Amino acid sequence: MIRFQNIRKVYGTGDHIVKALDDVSLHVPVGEIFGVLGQSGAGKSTLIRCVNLLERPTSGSVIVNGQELTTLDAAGLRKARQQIGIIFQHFNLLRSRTVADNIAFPLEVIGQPKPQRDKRVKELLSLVGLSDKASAYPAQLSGGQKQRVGIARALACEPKVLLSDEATSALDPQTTRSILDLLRDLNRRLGLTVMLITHEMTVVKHICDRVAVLRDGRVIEQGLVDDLVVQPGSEIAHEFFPRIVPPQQKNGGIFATITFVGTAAEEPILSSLLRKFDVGVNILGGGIETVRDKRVGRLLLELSGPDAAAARSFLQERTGFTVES
Ligand SMILES: Nc1ncnc2c1ncn2[C@@H]1O[C@H](COP(=O)(O)OP(=O)(O)OP(=O)(O)O)[C@@H](O)[C@H]1O
Repeated sequence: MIRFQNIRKVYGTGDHIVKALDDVSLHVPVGEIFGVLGQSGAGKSTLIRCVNLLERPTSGSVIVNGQELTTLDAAGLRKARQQIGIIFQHFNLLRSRTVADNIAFPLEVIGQPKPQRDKRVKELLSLVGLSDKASAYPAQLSGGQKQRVGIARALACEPKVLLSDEATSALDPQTTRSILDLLRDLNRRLGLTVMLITHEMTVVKHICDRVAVLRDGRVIEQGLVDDLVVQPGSEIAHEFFPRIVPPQQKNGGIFATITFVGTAAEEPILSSLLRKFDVGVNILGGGIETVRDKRVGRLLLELSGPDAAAARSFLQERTGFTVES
């Protein structure tokens, strides 16, 4: 649905240039929620603004829904942008307009007649759970309600893609969760492709199917969250689970960091290990997280005794377990 090919964005000239994006290539498949995770200054805002060409890349191509955007003329780009909704960290609502009139705004811009507009606004208010707030003004709403208005407005022209520019960063954890749930719900019900930028791991953990990690304008890792979380050495896995450093002294044992996912997390794996092998198991650290609807865990074990190596091989062979030495 969205394809970035070798995108570069350079700000400034001469000695004063900043490479905000450096050879970024990524693909957001139809119907997925794709997160771009990065610290402040990594290039996230620049990247998301390149999707609808609010920011024009210095080089590279931006393809949305099969259309190369960088070669379109102004009219073509205006039309293409109707397929791309966007929501913002600070909501960007018009203070002097009611909730209903904020949502109607993009429909007015494209010249939709009032009766259709009113009907569509009603549908959108219901979609985001704000039917009782049609006549309220933004100042009378909570942050979460404001973002719901932002979402309804972004969806007014029935876009295929929704971009989210740190949409939950100004919200408390509980409201963040409800907005993320709404985005996931809209993604499923409408088949909406969502691309979001965030500096918060919780956002990735809660709703993203796929993630790209951006650092200093470069994508240093990308893939399905489910795959990355069990991949040895992955940045995402390290973000989910604090690094567990094995102690210097091995006490004659061998170390194994095991990551388990989904149903494997419910298996009583350590008791199976102790039953099957002549092995001592010392848990040196670890944690369990919920990633979307799945449980994922990571443990650093020290295995000792005559069957230590066989016990580690046993773990390695189990589906749902990844073992690092
Ligand atoms: N209009 C601009 N002119 C010059 N430099 C810019 C401009 N916009 C962004 N930059 C620079 O580009 C780099 C990436 O900025 P960008 O805002 O995309 O990062 P970010 O990851 O979104 O950061 P934040 O989370 O703090 O918004 C930074 O070094 C920034 O200073």
